[in-house]
Amino acid sequence: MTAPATTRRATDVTALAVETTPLDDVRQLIPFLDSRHPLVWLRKGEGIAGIGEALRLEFTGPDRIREASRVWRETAALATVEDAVHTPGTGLVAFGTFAFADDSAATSTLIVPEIVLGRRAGRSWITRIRRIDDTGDPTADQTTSGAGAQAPGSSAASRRPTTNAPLPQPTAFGDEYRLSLLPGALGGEGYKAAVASAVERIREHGLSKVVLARDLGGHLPRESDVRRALVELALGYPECWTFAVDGLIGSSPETLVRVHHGTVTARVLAGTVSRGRDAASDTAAAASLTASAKDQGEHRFAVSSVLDALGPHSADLEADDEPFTLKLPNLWHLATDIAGTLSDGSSSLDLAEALHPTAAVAGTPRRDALALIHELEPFDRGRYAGPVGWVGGDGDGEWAIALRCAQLTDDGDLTAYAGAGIVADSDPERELAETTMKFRPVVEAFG
Ligand SMILES: C=C(O[C@@H]1C=C(C(=O)O)C=C[C@H]1O)C(=O)O
Repeated sequence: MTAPATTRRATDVTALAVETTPLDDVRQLIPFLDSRHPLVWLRKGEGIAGIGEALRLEFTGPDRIREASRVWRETAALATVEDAVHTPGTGLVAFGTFAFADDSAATSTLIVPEIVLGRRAGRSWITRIRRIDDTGDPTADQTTSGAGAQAPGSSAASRRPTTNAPLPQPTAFGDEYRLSLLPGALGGEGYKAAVASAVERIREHGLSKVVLARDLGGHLPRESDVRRALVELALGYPECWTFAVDGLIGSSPETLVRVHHGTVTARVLAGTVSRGRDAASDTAAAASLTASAKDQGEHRFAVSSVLDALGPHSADLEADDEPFTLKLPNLWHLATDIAGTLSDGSSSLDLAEALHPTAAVAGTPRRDALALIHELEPFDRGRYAGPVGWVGGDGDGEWAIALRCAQLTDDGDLTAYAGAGIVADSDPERELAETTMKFRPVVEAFG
């Protein structure tokens, strides 16, 4: 595949009118979502839910994140925002998902919903967002998506959205369903062979680490309510970022980057072991992970790649010397939290661009690892392992690495991906078992 050279985007910037007002406590966001095209970002019961589409921007190619950042800055500069709540996720926001590879056939997209419902630190809110036409009138009945051209320059006074519109209502879930996910383009045996080839390549050619993934596929009947899977993910993995953006659905434990009021944070994961069957074997599993030179090595590559990428944007970046063990329902991970102050006014999208792809999902050195992924994985990763999250009008935002996820198409085809970091002493059978455990959230949510 050759990389598409250009990025598709709106030719003109769309003017948006945005208004956030407080709401009585909205305890459950998922029931408000579209059953087939949900837009959501949640952790520990807090987050944002999107309804409708006021604006969709699409990008492809090597500059997809950079272009998204640029167009988003222009869009935000032109928007008229009234925000009575002022907390992360209020005012203008776009949900986003980006393809992993420069030459992916998958589009990367920023979606501004018509309505955002949010909940954070005991406060709830609603944001209404409308496109403004070139006469300056908020187009109250305009619900179209697509990056259509809108002329800038309308007057701020005439851009006010309508505040007394009815509140969105939750809807009952559709029937329960069970979906089997079966091996896709790279089955278990194929995966082990790919891991063995990677190990050989690492030993012979000085490559340090490569992350290899495999895929599972299934079909979700048209009437299936995707919100059921989201509830399973959100309840089963409350410490993870549960997301649904443009059909990409999952629960990721890995924060690529968060920007909030001039601070930048990230959580690096690499190095994994399954949870034990009982308390004693579980404690032993965590201890073996901490003691594993292989996992610690893998982890160091991932931490260095994040420090190197964020270093130019933060003078006081700090990471703990030793990783801690992060407990998930299915796995233990080695984890390192990184924090610093932003020194150059970068947006969360700028930092996602600087970071992607980290060594946690590509490898080290990056270029060689990406070439080997291209050679050994017989599929396009799509948005798996790319940035997924949201960006606000001020550039702040939260982005996870899209892991433990599946992509749902409009036809109902569902493809899930999971990978593992391969180093010189990786064992194919164990890496296969690790990917099976990483599929668990998605397999159980849909199964
Ligand atoms: C690649 C995945 O996970 C990544 C790889 C890990 C590892 O190799 O130990 C751990 C967490 C993630 O950074 C995945 O879940 O698909």
